[in-house]
Amino acid sequence: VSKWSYIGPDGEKAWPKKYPFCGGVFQSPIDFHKAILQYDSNLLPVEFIGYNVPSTDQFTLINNGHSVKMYLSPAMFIRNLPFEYTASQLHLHWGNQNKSEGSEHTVGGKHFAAELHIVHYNSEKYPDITAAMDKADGLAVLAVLLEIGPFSPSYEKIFRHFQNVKYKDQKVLVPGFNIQELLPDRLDEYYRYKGSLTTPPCYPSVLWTVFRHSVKISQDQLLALETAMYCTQSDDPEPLEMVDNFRNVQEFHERLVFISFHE
Ligand SMILES: NS(=O)(=O)c1c(F)c(F)c(S(=O)(=O)CCO)c(N[C@H]2CCc3ccccc32)c1F
Ligand SMILES: [Zn+2]
Repeated sequence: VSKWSYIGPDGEKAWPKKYPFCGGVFQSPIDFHKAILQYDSNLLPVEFIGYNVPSTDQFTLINNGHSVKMYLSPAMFIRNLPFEYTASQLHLHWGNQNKSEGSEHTVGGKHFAAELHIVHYNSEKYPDITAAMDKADGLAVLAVLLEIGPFSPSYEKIFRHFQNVKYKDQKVLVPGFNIQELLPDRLDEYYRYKGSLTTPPCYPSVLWTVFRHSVKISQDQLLALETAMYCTQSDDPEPLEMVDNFRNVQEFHERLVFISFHE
């Protein structure tokens, strides 16, 4: 049973004991600051194929005790990265109702309110994500930084189901929609670096693409994300709120982050 958490004796400081890669190289997330950024004119806009999923399709949204994750369709993939990567799942990281600073990546030392991750695997080289997840060129994760602003009808297509996945292992079906609606404008402007899964087993197998521009969701939507879910099962006598499910930024020495935009 994957026994790790974001707080207490099984928190991130203890992860390397059971998951050695968590104490290894190329760990994520990181802070994006001027000294490590380098412009790269070869970075192309990310291309999305099959992201506009018809409402006749359904996605499974599940509370896995660490995050709320939504399985995606294998007909969804991205191009203009070193390989073609097929979508696997999306999930979120957030803070708590008193401190809405739950993004994993930070910019100039600043947290955003939350962060969306869309996990893909290298389907050119590997048959499925299980085969890909511990390979150096196995995964590609797209990250969207979320901050407070106007209500987002697109994010609401997921958030409206949170009351049905309050507890660990609960799941609900979400009608298909255009997942590209969850992404910011300017898909040509992003940070790119080689890193890792930000949860155990922390494999250094992720090509990260963090979009430069954030997406806005309302204060109420953020509060719903920060207060709806529990890490524990519905019958657990000691309920644990699912809050602050973000890893702290990792040391980033001798490495560069490539940017597709001029400052
Ligand atoms: N921030 S992140 O993008 O690094 C990241 C997560 F933060 C996260 F929570 C998960 S998970 O599957 O919900 C729980 C831990 O495996 C995954 N899941 C990945 C890791 C292992 C695996 C296997 C199959 C499908 C997805 C994943 C993940 F890639
Ligand atoms: Zn994540």
